[in-house]
Amino acid sequence: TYDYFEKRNVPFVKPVPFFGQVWAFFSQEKHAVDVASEGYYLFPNTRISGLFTLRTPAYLVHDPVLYKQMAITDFDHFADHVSEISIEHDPILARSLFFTKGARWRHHRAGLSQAFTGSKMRNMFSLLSKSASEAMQRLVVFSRAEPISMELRDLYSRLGNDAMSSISFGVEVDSLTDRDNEFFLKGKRLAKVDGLPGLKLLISTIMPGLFKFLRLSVLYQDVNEFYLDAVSTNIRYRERNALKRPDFIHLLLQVRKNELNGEQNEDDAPLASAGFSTAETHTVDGTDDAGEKLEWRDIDITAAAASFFFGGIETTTTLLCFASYELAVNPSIQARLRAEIDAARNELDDGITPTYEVLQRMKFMDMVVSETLRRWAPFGSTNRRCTKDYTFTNYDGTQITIEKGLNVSIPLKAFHLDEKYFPDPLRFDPERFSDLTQIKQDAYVPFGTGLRNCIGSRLALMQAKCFLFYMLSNFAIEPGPKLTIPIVLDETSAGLNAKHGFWMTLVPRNV
Ligand code: HEM
Repeated sequence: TYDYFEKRNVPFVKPVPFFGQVWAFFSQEKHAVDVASEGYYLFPNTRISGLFTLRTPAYLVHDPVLYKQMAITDFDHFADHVSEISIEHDPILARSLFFTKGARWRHHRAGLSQAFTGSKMRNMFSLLSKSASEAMQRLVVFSRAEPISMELRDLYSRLGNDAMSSISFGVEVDSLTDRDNEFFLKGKRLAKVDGLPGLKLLISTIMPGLFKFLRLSVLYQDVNEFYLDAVSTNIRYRERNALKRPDFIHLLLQVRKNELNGEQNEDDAPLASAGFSTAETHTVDGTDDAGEKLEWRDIDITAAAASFFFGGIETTTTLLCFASYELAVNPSIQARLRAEIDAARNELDDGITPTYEVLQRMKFMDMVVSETLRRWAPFGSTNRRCTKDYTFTNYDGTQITIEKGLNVSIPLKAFHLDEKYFPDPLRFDPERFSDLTQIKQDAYVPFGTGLRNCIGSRLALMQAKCFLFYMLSNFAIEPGPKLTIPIVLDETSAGLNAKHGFWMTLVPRNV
C-alpha cells in the first residue's frame, strides 16, 4: 500500500505504519489544517504531493492554478466534497449544501444561488443592519459611557446568531440581553467546531470511510429536532398568514414554487460585488441525469437554513474577531478605517445607518477585510473527491493521474501565507489590496474557488463590514488586559480560534 506514490513518482509525506498521517492529527501540537498541509512545506517544487490517511492514499494540491482548473474547467472530475455524512444519522447536515453530492447538490446549488444574488442580498441587508444597529445600541447603553472589557468571540457570535435568526427565519432575538434564548443555544450547539462534534467533523473529513463505517453523526439529536420543528412551524405560519419578508425562508419558498427561476434583475450586476473577496458566481444546471428537478421538501429548506448557521456564523465571527484584533494592535490602521467610516456617515441621511451601496463603496474597509481573510483565513483548507480519473502534467513534465474515488485536500491557508504570492506574509498589511492588479488572484481564495465555492461570500462580507461599521462608529477597540499578543491559536479547534480568547476593551466614542 505505502508504495502507492513511489510507483507514481509523486513526493509524499512518509506515513507512520498503519496510521499514515492520521497519527500526526492526533499526536501533534499542531492544528489539523497545518498537519494536512505538511507536504506543502516539505516539497516546494511539485504541483501536488501525496499522503496517507490510515492506509488510504490522498492528494494535497500545491499549485493554486491546478486547484482552479479542477474546480472550474475540469469540475466534472471533482464534483464533490469528501465527507460521508449519512442522511439517516444526520438528516439535516447530510442535506446541507457543503455535504451533498451529485444530483442533489446540483439541484440545491442551482436553487440556493437564486437566493444569494446581489439584489436579494441588498433586500436582506436592511434586516441585517437593523439587527446589528439594535444590538449596538444595547451595547452602548450597557457601557454607560465607560470602557468595557469584553471577549469578542462571544459578542460577535451572539450578534451573528441574532442576525442569522432574523435573515433566515424571521425570528427577532436579543442574545445580548436574553443570553440563554433557545435560538442562540441551539445555534451554538449546531455550529460547535470544538470538543466531540469538532472531532467527529475532523474524522468525517480526513477519514470519511471510517466515519461512514462507524455510523457516526455530527449534529446532536435535539439540534436536528429543534430546527426541523422551527422551520416547519415557520412555513405553516407564513402559508396561513401570507407573510412576506425578504428573508431566506421566504426566498426558499419561492424557489420551491419556482418563482425565482429566470427572474432577471437589472440591479444584480452593480450589486454583485460585496468587495474584492466576493466569490465568483457560476451557473449550475439543477436538473438530474434524467432531466428531472428534485423537489424542495420542508426538510431541504430546513437543511439549507440550518447550514447557514453551521457554515456562516463561526466563519464570519472568526473574520470579525481577527479583524478586531488587528485593528486593536494596529491603532493607525484603526484610525484610518474610523476616518473612512466617519466620512461615510456624513453622507447618510440619519448619519447612522449604512446602506448596502455605501458599504460597497468603502475602499479601505474592503482592504482591511480582504487582508484579514488572507492573514487569518477562517476556512484554512477545503477538499474535493475525485469523481472521474484525472490526468495532468507536473512541473517536471511527468504525467500524474488522480484515480476516481481519491480525496484531494486544498491548503487555502498555505496559499495565503506563501511568500511567493504574498511577500512578508505574516505581516498584517491592508495596503496589499490598494492596487488589486498586484494580487495573485489564483492564490487568494478565502471563499474557495469554482462551482463549489462559498455561496455565502456576499452575505459574509456585507455582515462583517456592517458590524465593523457600527462597532467603530460607537467604540474604539483597544487590547484588553487579558489579551495575549501575539495571539496564540487554539490548535485543538476544528476552526480558527484564539486559545485565550479575544479580550478587548471597547472605549465609547461619544460621537
Ligand atoms: C467569512 C466567512 C466565510 C468564509 C471564509 C467561508 C469560506 C468557505 C469556503 C472556503 C468554502 C469551501 C469552498 C470550496 O470548497 O471551494 C465554503 C463553502 C460554503 N459556504 Fe462559506 N464561508 C463563509 C461564510 C459563509 C456564509 C455566511 C454562508 C451562508 C449563509 C456560507 C455558506 C457556505 C456553503 C453552503 C458552502 C458549500 C458550497 C457548496 O458546496 O456548494 N459560508 N465557504
